[in-house]
Amino acid sequence: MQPDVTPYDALLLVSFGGPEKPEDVVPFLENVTRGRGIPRERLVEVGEHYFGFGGKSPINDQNRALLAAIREDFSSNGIDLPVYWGNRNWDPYLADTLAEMKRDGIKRAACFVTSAYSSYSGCRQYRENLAEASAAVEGAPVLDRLRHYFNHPGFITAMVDASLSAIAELPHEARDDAHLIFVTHSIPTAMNEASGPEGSAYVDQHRSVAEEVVERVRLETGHRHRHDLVYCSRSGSPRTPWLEPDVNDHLEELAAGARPAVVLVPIGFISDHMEVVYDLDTEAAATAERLGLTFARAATAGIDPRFVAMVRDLLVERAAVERGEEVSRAAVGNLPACWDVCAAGCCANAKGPMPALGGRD
Ligand SMILES: CC1=C(CCC(=O)O)c2cc3nc(cc4[nH]c(cc5[nH]c(cc1n2)c(C)c5CCC(=O)O)c(CCC(=O)O)c4C)C(CCC(=O)O)=C3C
Ligand SMILES: [Fe+2]
Repeated sequence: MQPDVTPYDALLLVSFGGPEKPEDVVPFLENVTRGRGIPRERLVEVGEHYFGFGGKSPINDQNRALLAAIREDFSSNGIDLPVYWGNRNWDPYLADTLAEMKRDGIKRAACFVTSAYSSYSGCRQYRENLAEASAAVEGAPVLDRLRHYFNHPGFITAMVDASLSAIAELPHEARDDAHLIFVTHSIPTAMNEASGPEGSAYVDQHRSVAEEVVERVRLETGHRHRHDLVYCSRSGSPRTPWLEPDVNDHLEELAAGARPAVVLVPIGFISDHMEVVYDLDTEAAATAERLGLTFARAATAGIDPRFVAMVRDLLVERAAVERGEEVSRAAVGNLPACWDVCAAGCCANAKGPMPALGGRD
């Protein structure tokens, strides 16, 4: 039986965007940091990360691969729905994509955002971007943001298998005592305190994922690995507190103590973004090397077929909700499945309210 996706006539992949060539780097960084109070030195430093990779972020090719995989998955599962792509910070920009969707006669689209967790950056800011782009395109399709999916089995099982594969890359004798170091993007502590409807959703959701992955790895290997949640890519003013510890500081601490082998599990990123290829594979890998720690990095979800099928599941689930049907929402771990529509004040903007789609305010 073909899944019913009524009332949707399209899926929109909503992402961050990244530069494609060296000339794009500075304008891209200006887009990202407009009004965000990032010190100049930090921008120069991050610019160097991009230049070090030829001025090209991996993120756009990752999204092109995800688009192709979603189209393939839809067509092999009898879903005949066009899939579009629009970004917050780089071409294809959301407003251009909405204009294209309108020309194609699209009336109502479900939006899959490439951020699994609740925070201003990963939730409300995208909802503001969608509102702004819709306002700029008269007759733009109606847009529904699909729920956050950090605890969807399609994401968790991909991260469990990635962790098992990374553990298996370690020398045999180092595996059992290896630490699983779950890594995500640092955010200001104040942003975490405003995350989700009641605050701290960002940290709570990551802890839940880490715990669930550790437990599922134990069921496979028989070892409950020691683990920690750490952060990368801190930015902002040094005087503003951000979530800690930094991954490099954490490696220093482990090197001064038990010196376990370490497996970095980048649960905060759904594909190999710049933060993964630079902050983890370049910088943290160099730290581990300098400290003499045995090191492996688990893959991101990317286009793992279970992760791609999750996108379809979220679409089919939300379509049923919009038709007024009862649904069962897949979720694993200690937190329930996320809400479809954000509560008023969810992931508040520190600068004050702005129009945002998909919420009650
Ligand atoms: C929570 C979170 C996610 C995950 C959720 C999601 O996926 O959305 C994320 C994703 C990403 N962040 C990215 C890049 C950047 N983020 C920056 C700055 C910032 N990120 C923040 C948070 C997050 N960021 C914050 C609080 C800032 C400070 C400024 C502000 O308050 O907004 C800066 C400016 C320089 C710097 O400050 O480091 C850059 C260049 C890229 C593209 C990577 C690529 O090219 O592959 C991606 C996917
Ligand atoms: Fe970021």
